[in-house]
Order: sequence, then C-alpha cells, then structure tokens
Amino acid sequence: MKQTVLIVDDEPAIRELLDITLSRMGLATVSAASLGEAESHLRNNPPSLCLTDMRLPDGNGISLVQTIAADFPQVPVAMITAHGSVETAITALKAGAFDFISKPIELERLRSLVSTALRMADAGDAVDQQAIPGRGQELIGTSAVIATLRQQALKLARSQAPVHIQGESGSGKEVVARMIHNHGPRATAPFVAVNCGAIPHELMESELFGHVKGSFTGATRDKPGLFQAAEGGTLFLDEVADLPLAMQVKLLRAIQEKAVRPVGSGEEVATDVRVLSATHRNLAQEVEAGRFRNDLYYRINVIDVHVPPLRERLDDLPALVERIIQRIAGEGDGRPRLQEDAMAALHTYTFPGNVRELENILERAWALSDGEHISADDLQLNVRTPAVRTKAARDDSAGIDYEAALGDLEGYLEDVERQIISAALEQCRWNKTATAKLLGISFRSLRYRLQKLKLDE
Ligand SMILES: Nc1ncnc2c1ncn2[C@@H]1O[C@H](COP(=O)(O)OP(=O)(O)OP(=O)(O)O)[C@@H](O)[C@H]1O
Repeated sequence: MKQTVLIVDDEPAIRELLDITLSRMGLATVSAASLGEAESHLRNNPPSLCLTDMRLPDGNGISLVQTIAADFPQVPVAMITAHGSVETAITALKAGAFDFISKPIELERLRSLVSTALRMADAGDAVDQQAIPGRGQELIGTSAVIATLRQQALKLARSQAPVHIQGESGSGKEVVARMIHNHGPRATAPFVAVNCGAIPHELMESELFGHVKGSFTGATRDKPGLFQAAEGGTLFLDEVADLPLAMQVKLLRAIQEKAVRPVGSGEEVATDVRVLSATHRNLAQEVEAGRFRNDLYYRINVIDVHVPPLRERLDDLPALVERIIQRIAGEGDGRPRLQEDAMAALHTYTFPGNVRELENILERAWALSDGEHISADDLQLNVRTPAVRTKAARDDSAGIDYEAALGDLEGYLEDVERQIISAALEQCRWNKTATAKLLGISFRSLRYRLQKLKLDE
C-alpha cells in the first residue's frame, strides 16, 4: 500500500506543488487547508508523514506540531517556514517537528526530507522503538539520570534537529551522539566525529569543507571535507567552542544553507548532514564572553542535552566496571574480579576524567593485578585530588627558589611548568583532554606546551 503524506497549507499553489512532487515519488497525498481539517485527517487516518505550513486560517502550525508530538508520536511532522525565518524553524524543532523546509521550496531538499522521514516512519511502524530489549544499551549505567538520558537519546534519534551535548570531558558525550545517530534514519550512513580543538586553525576550513586542487601549496588534488564525508549521516562537532570566530561564521552558513563551499572553489556543494555538537564548557557563558557567536549558538543548541559527571551518578559504577573489564579482558575465562575494597574505593573517588578515567584506571589495575582479582591497591587511587594538590602547591609557594631563577627565568619557569603538567598528566592517567580541563587550559594550549617542554614523546 502507498504511504500517505498529509499536506497542511492554505495556499492552493503550494499544496499542488507538494502533491505533484510527492506523487512522483510514488506517495499518496491528502490535503488540509486548516488546522481543523488536518486534525480530523489525523484522527481518521494517521498518515506516514505530515508537512505543515506555519500560518493557517484557524491557528498556527506549531500547535499542530504539538498535537502530533503528543497524540501521534509515530507521525513525523515537518514545518514549512517563510524564507529566512530561523526563529520559526527553531521553535518548530523544539516543539517536536523532526525537520523544516523553507520557502521557496527546493524540490531536491523536499525529496531528501521526505525520504528521511519515511525511513523513520518505517522503522517506527515495524515495532515500538523504545520497547525493543537492549536498545540504547551502548550507554551503560543503571542510575535514573542515565535511564532518562537513554530515553532522551532514542527520542532525539527520530528528529533531525541539531542537538548540543554538554558535559565534562570523558563523561560520554560522544557515546550519546553515536546513540542518537545509530537509532535514527541516518544509521546506515556515516557518523563522522571531529574534535574541533585538535585541528590547526589554518587547516580547519579545508578539513571541514574540503578543497580543490591548487587552492593552496600542497593541495595536489581535490579533497572532500568532513561535511561531505558525513553525507546522508551525522557530523559530530566535539569541543565546538574551540572553533575560532571566523570558522563559526562559515559553519553557521553551512548549517543554514545546507551547502558548503570547498576552499578555492567558486561553487557550493549541497549537503545533507545532521549536525550534533558537544563541549565541556558552558556555551551560553562563551556567548556572553564574546567567544562564541550568538546566532550559531541558537542554531546548534536547538535542543540541549546534559551528560552528568560520573561522580554524580556513582550508582553506574558496577555496570560500567563490568562492561569495561569485559572489554579489556576479553570474553575468556580469565576475567578478573573487582574485590569489595576496590569497589568501595571507587565509590569515594571524584573522577575528574569521568568514564574515560575509569577505563584507564581499570586497564592499569588489570595490568598490575594477579590476573584474577583487582584490589584497591591495584587501582592506585591514592594520587592527591586537585583540591589537595592546589593547597599543597600554595604551601610550597613560600619555597620558590629565587636564586635558581636568576639568569634564567624562562628556564626556571619552564621547570615549574613541566612539574605541574607532569603531575596533572599523571593524575589524569595521561588523558590529555582531562589534563587540559584540570589545568583550565585549552586542549590546543596543552598540546603546544607538551611540545615545547618535550613531554609529548
Ligand atoms: N555511559 C557509558 N557507557 C559506556 N561507555 C561509556 C559511557 N560513558 C563514557 N563511556 C566510555 O568512556 C570513554 C569516553 O567517552 P566519550 O568519548 O563519549 O566522552 P566525551 O564526553 O565525548 O569526552 P571528550 O569531551 O573528552 O571528548 C569512551 O571510551 C566511551 O566509550
């Protein structure tokens, strides 16, 4: 049987355009010119997809989106917005629309939106998405917050809205992003993750948008960027707050226009990519401080998700420990067990590096253990916590060696810097992202210092 699309618009010309395009795609259509008519169609014969205009004679499209989200959650709904009205698009996405399309309607974009929506409806029709046992189990944890986060991610998987994920380093932001991708209609297309803080500024534009042969020294052939690599799928911009302002403008344009211009090319290339982003910072504060563009903030932060730090959900420890040990020790019989004192010790630890740190602690403990049991000693948690370290450092300040600094202040300061960075690295089990956070510097700055101090070998 043909899938049906409900078209809600009071302009006959738009209804006709949509009807012709969708019929050519082999779909059946029904039209409604008002909210009332749309609601009665929905109740009598729920469609596979609904496309609605914003302004209708008896109300606005947002209320239709809300009704569908509440009463017909299996029906994806997309909003048709006036040209350039980003505000409406964002309101619609927040209200539960899975996507939007602006007027004048580009047929290519309409077709891609409809195909994505129908893939989603297919998956939803077959079974109740959230009832499948094991769904979302890649996000390990038994705490209430993780259960809520899992539900939220499964729900967001059914939308095309940009999602911003905030959380401390190593807390699982990328795991959440992958889950949103894996459970949505883009699951069979690529998931491309990029750490915005790790790309040198001068290469950033070409990395993201690609370049054409001869556009700069070394560009010996055309190279597609990460947007193109993620075509049809998801681009995950990790540490998005580290993007320089000039790149933020270009990213905003790419998201808004759904097109990118490779470096050195005169032409834009259309892209169909869902953008997810993350940062360990508070993005609103970055906007206030003038380091992040307000317009980009609204565009990527349509829906925000917070991943709490591990120390606020220690209930997750047993499940995480089990999964991590299973991974590092393999499936065989030789899997070590965590002794009670070790589990108790983990419950008192603050995990500045979150789940990634837990993985590193367990990997090291496994190597140190007798292979059968992991004891509290094997965990080596007795490294001082940041609070203690700061205080100790303060006490030591009385002991600054003035004499040693004479004649070589730079060398002396480098020694101090080397000691502090080495201690922080050790505390974070050599995780550079966590170390940078602990020291309150950017990942780039840490990398620069490691090179300068020859600590990166
Ligand atoms: N809830 C979880 N279940 C299973 N594994 C997890 C979970 N949270 C984090 N991890 C694991 O911890 C490590 C760090 O997670 P992830 O990369 O998602 O963190 P992040 O917040 O994106 O970190 P960063 O900000 O440093 O990029 C990964 O190996 C990931 O698989």
